[in-house]
Amino acid sequence: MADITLEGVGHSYDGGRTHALNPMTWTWSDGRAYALLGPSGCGKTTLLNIISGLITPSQGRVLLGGRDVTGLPPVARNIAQVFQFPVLYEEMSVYDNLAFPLRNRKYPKAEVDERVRKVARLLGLEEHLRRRSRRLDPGRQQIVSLGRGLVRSEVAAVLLDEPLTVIGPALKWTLRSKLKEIHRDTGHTLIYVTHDQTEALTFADEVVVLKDGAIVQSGEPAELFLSPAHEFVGHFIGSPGMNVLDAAVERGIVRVGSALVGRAVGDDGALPDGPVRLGVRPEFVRISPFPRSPGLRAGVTGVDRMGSYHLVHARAAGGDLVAKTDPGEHGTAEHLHFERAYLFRDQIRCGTLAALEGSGA
Ligand SMILES: Nc1ncnc2c1ncn2[C@@H]1O[C@H](COP(=O)(O)OP(=O)(O)OP(=O)(O)O)[C@@H](O)[C@H]1O
Repeated sequence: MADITLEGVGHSYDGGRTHALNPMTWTWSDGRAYALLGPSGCGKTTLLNIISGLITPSQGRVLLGGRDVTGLPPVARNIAQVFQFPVLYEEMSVYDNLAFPLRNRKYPKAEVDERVRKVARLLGLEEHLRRRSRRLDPGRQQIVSLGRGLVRSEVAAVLLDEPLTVIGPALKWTLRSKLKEIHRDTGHTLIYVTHDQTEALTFADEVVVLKDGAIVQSGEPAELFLSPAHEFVGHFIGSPGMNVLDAAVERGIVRVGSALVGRAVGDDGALPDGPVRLGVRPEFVRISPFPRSPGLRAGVTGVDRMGSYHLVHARAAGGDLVAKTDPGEHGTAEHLHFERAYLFRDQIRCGTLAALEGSGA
């Protein structure tokens, strides 16, 4: 097992006119469980296939434990890959499908049996081991594919490309926690591609967010939620996503229209005057009967009752916002208080919003 390093790796499918993946330098640390999260077409599969060797990048080098493997085919990389749809020998039994990657690498018979049974137990396949794979439903066939990806102990990494797409929602939860269990047991580096934030946040030690062929942020799930470094991360992670208002910094004060909403605290020293975007997650908007800085005057326009929480819709001078509140919190209040808000320029976070001095907040 080893770190996987991408050195200036980029890829174009059209001879350099456009880039599916912008040149990037990035290390996947040995033994970590990563989710690679991003919308359709952002380059997730391209990146995964470059790591496994199915695609040779148009530029840059792929290193496995410091060894340059850029020109090597998948079979020489010792990386297992699980695809969106089942890839199985349909005429073989489930047992033989699971055993195949091990027998291929001349594992001793007893170890083959031990590993096949262990993976089968973890994935709930024990009672199907003798069945022909083509007799299984597509969901179960995909679980066998997953098992084939996870059965080897010595792989450098297991790459999973939206592996639970064909699986029903209830079983998805179970399988995700099984994957975590298997990860704890084997210590493999896992890279799990998904466009589903819940899947990414519940599975991974570290979530890597990809947009338009570039990594915009990576971190632990809580970090992406509490401290989005890019406007896109604010939108894409969280439900509903981050509220965004057009704002401006003037001599250290943040304005939305004519309202003074708070004080700008730059991430790297004082923020120069000019337009910014103010981002605040619904979870950090409080509805208040009186002004409280940082915050904004607003009127409640509607409430969605979601059971354990309410989504309160409010209209402020700079636009509409949503607050996620405890049931009963909204009342007829006319002010929004922002417990945690961020400032963005050119989509990159440049600061946070603090209370106005002398506001008493
Ligand atoms: N074989 C190919 N030939 C030409 N363009 C391709 C090819 N494969 C992918 N692309 C393009 O490269 C970009 C990235 O695609 P990729 O499949 O890597 O994204 P993705 O994030 O995995 O998307 P999805 O979630 O829809 O699978 C897209 O614009 C896609 O249309």
